[in-house]
This record gives sequence, structure tokens and C-alpha cells, in this order.
Amino acid sequence: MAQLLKQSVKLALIQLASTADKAHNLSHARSKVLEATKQGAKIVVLPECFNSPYGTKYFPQYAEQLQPSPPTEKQSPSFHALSNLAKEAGVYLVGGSIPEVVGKWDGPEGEGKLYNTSLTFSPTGELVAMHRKVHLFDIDIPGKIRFKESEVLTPGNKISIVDFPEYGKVAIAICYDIRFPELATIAARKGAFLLLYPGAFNLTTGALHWELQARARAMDNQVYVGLCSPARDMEADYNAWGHSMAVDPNAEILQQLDEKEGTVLAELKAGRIEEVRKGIPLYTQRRFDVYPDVSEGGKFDE
Ligand SMILES: NC(=O)CCC(=O)C(=O)O
Repeated sequence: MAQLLKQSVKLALIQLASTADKAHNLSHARSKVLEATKQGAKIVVLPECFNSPYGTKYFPQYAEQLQPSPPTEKQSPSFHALSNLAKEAGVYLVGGSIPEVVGKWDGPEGEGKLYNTSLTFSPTGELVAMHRKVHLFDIDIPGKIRFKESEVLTPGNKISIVDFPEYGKVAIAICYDIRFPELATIAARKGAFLLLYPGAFNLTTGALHWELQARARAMDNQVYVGLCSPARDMEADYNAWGHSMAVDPNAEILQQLDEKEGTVLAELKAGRIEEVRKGIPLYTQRRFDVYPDVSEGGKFDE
């Protein structure tokens, strides 16, 4: 059987220190991506909301228009910066996420819509995937954290799997999406070798669940998983957990950062998924005569 990951590849997860200055964030991201490329990375990932602060009050202010595609430079400077950067670096670039506006935004009751959107570009600078966060981050843990993305954001409605022809299929989702294992299982059963989550957990849920979620998605599906957070900024309204990490198909951590700016550089090995699946053959032991196969359903953006 053909290997899911066709050849070994170096993955970079860039834990970027972002500021309130979008132009600065874009140029800082460029220098970090080029640095990772010099070290051999061929798939490079940026964090959720990598070019703005993370927070409901910031989404409208920083939002860019991505439709029609390609947008003009004025409609989306981030689209063009990411596309140019993927080409300059010669890498697959998963551009974290940016707030996206569709129509004219005049508040949550108006006609316009905001999404939390991830754009992925090929080494020729072509847009190859667009994922709108499907599960909005709405939580309320008394005395700890209340956050309601749904106050301003609209959820996406597609699962995103993209084919990188030299390497294989990659699934892209955003942060809170990781808590819904169906997305991961569907993508893995559709042949993804890698699940990527640009994400910004916080100091409450990060300590509890960040590593657990990453390792669980890898363990359940026997695939590689990469989580890419912004670096922590204690001056910001929202304090990201950091700890970007790459996990192998046996749920072993290949590399995990602390909370500061840095880059995970992890070698994903061709053959490793099949080796793990041979040892623990979940893939031939599933009992779809007892429970349904979730990968038979779903809406896709492939
Ligand atoms: N940005 C997010 O979706 C945060 C998700 C999070 O912190 C969680 O605990 O889940």
C-alpha cells in the first residue's frame, strides 16, 4: 500500500511574537519563515491571528476581504504577503489565520460577516486551501475565562483537506476545532498524514488540554499533528499558551516550545504512520457494524 506521507519532510511551526502593528507582524513573519526555510523546512505554519491581537473587539478592525479570490492588495495585504512569501521561500505556507470580512461589516446584527480564516499557499504562491474556523471558541469558566467568538464571528461550514502533491494530504483546522475529534478522524480516514491547527489556547485551558488534545488527535488517528500558537504576551488582552508542538503518529512529542517566540522544526518521516498502524492495527479493527463511520459524512473543501 502507498505511504500516506510520500517522502520525509521538515515541518516548521512558527511561534510568532505578534504586536498590534499588522505591517510589522507581516514582515516579522516573513523573516521567521525565511529563517525556517534556510533550515530545510518545506511545510511552514503560522499561528492563529498571527497578524493582529486576538479578541472579539479586534476582529472587525483587522479584518480583510478575501473574496473575490484573489483579492486586491488593498482588500487583503495579508493574502498578498503570504502568497509572495510562499513563493519566495519555496514552501507550502499555512498562513495561520486572519480575520476575514465578507460584505460590509456594520455590527453583529448587520449584513456583513466576519470569519476566522486560514489561507494556505503552494510554493508557487497559489492559494490551495481556505479554512474558516468551524467551531467558534465560546466558553465561560467562572472566575477564569469567558470568551465568545460568536459575538462577532460566523462559523465556517467545511472540512479542509489539501493535497501537497510531493508529500500527501494535510488537514487544516483552527484552534477550538481541535476539540471536535470528528474533524480529525474524517480527515485521517480520507488519507491525511498530518493535521495542522494554528491555535491560541490560553493560560487556563492551555495548561489543562493543549498537549492532551494534540496527542489525543495523533493517537486516535495515528497521524502527525502540529499545533502552532502565538508567543505569549502578558501585556496583551489575551494571553496565549504558546507551547507549539509537533506530535508523531504514536502520540509521542517530537518537539514542544515553551511560551516564548521560537520555531518547532520537526522531521516527519515517510513510513512512520504505516509502522505505527502495523503495530497497533486500529485501521483494520474498526467495527462499522457496531457504530457508524463518521468519514462517510461531512462537507468538504478539498
Ligand atoms: N482560539 C481558540 O479557539 C482558543 C481555544 C481554547 O483556548 C480552548 O481551550 O479550546
